[in-house]
Amino acid sequence: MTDLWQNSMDHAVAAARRAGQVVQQALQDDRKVMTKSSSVDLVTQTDQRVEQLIIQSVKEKFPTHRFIGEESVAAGEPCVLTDDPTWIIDPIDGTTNFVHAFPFVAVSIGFSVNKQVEFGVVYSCLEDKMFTARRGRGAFCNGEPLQVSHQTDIKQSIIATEFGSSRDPEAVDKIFSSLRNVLCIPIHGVRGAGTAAVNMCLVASGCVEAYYETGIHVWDVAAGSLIVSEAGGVLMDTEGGEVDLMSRRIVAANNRTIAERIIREIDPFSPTRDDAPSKSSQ
Ligand SMILES: O=P(O)(O)O[C@H]1[C@H](O)[C@@H](O)[C@H](O)[C@H](O)[C@@H]1O
Ligand SMILES: [Mg+2]
Ligand SMILES: [Mg+2]
Repeated sequence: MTDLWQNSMDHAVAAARRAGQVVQQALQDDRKVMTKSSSVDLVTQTDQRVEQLIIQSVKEKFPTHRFIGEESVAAGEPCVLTDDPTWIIDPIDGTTNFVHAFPFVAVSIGFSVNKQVEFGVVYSCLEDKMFTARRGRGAFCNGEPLQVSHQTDIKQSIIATEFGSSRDPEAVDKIFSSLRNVLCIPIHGVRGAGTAAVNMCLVASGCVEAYYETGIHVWDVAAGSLIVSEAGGVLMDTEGGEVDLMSRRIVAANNRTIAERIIREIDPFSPTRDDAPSKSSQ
């Protein structure tokens, strides 16, 4: 059977690697920090430059494909997922880490057709780990197959999460009450790499049993979601049921038992959807 999207995936891997080199180089220089929706929602010229590098290279090779890119959306481009082949790009996942040289920074590229993610590429560039997944064909790190943890006992688990970039006191209260509930199950520990994409790759690698967060965007999780499911994991909404990548809520776990146990402890809330018609950048 011919593999329709293999050329695109090969291009994504090469583009992510080149982008990672630019990010690594930029860490040697002064990083001018700008802000987007709030004083803690950071962006740098490297985020913008890397996104343009990826988009331009794809346009040259696949002129009919569409894009949802974090920095393009911040600049006013629409965030709409159609049935067309669409590249969903987070040029630097972990910009706050990048600004502080905290060593977990990823380039994340998801590719969707008919609103289904066909492949995902996450390049954790400071670790030089290239995570890839192709729908139905497994997940890999630097070519080695990935498998989620087999743990079914939440009390023997490590859970990853993040505080996100909202400082709205009501949202922060929900985040803390969920975290308190999860921690006091009790679980072995809570971790967070500072990037949704890397957290999801940690689930896929079997290092943590689950990752959950509210407030993420489609570009944070499109690639990672396929990497988790192809490594044998599950994706759910924070209130249970199917995940919706535009809803800004996700639970990615090694199995349903762990996912559902965490969901019982999450105090849910609903930030403005990524595809809301009149949404300004959040
Ligand atoms: O803005 P970037 O692309 O660095 O991504 C986000 C992270 O991926 C979140 O998990 C995280 O919680 C933050 O919200 C962060 O903004
Ligand atoms: Mg991100
Ligand atoms: Mg980003």
